[in-house]
Amino acid sequence: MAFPKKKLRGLVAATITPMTENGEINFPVIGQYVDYLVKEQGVKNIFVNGTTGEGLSLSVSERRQVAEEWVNQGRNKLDQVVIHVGALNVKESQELAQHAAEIGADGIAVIAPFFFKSQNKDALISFLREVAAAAPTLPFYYYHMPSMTGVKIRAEELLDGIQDKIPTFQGLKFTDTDLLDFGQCVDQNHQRQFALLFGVDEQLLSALVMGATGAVGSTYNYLGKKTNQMLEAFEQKDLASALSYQFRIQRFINYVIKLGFGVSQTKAIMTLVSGIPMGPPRLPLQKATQEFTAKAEAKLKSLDFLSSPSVKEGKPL
Ligand SMILES: CC(=O)N[C@H](C=O)[C@@H](O)[C@H](O)[C@H](O)CO
Ligand SMILES: CC(=O)C(=O)O
Repeated sequence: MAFPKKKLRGLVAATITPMTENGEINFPVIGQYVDYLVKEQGVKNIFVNGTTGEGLSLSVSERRQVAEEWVNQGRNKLDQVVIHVGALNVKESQELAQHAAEIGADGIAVIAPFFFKSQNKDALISFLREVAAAAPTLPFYYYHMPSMTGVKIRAEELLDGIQDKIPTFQGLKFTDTDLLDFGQCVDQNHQRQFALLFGVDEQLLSALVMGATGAVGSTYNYLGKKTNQMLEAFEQKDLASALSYQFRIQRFINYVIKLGFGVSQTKAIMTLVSGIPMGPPRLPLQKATQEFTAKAEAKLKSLDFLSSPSVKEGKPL
């Protein structure tokens, strides 16, 4: 297959894995979730089984089923479905990579192993290469998230010469606030068709200025439309409007971060905004409190971010 395939650009929602109150995966709502993203949020790319999707809290068998359901439900509706296949051991990761190729996903992403950690670039590249080789037809993305993995190898350094080792390498999901590192990923790879996707939603505008080609994040599940307006303003070179969108988004994220914000809270917010039940998180995470949800709802309302029909109808949450 010729690389690059169609370039991944724009917003990519890091999907939540919906669960029932008993903690099992709620497969039947995934079709509805796809429609919600496309129709209500204008988001047509997804990143499955990542941080937000609790990919590392699911069994391999569950990860396969979740990936398959998103690919099936997204067919002819979504542009690209990228599956996160990172794991602590290369064999599971390879199994998931191969499976992603078999079901017709559009790409795979891999996070750095975070128990035994690669001490240098070569060791990390070797791991990534073994996984990428299990899906030689799929674009490969490195998922850079030093805050969670503790692997501090700079992305700029990792990208240097990476296509010689991993011919399917297509880009990066960069979840870090180091704009020097991100900027240098852009600056040193102009002639390559990499997708350089930023992963800190509250700082996306700065990354756009730096040359990000897209963004992967949890908030695009429910603030996709607002963020798309920011992207549009940026494209039109209307920086004042873009900044005003970014500030509104920041006011919300800043508020929930102060309350305590993670996957459980993202699930609660998405349930509230979309009306689709996302359920509780997997252990060891705690459920979001009712107090959190009420406060987040009030904040969303005050920022005019809430127009979900399910909320208007007053459905129980
Ligand atoms: C740590 C984390 O989960 N980061 C997400 C993506 O990588 C982001 O989408 C954040 O959830 C978002 O930027 C809010 O802080
Ligand atoms: C936020 C993100 O990109 C993830 O959930 O993996």
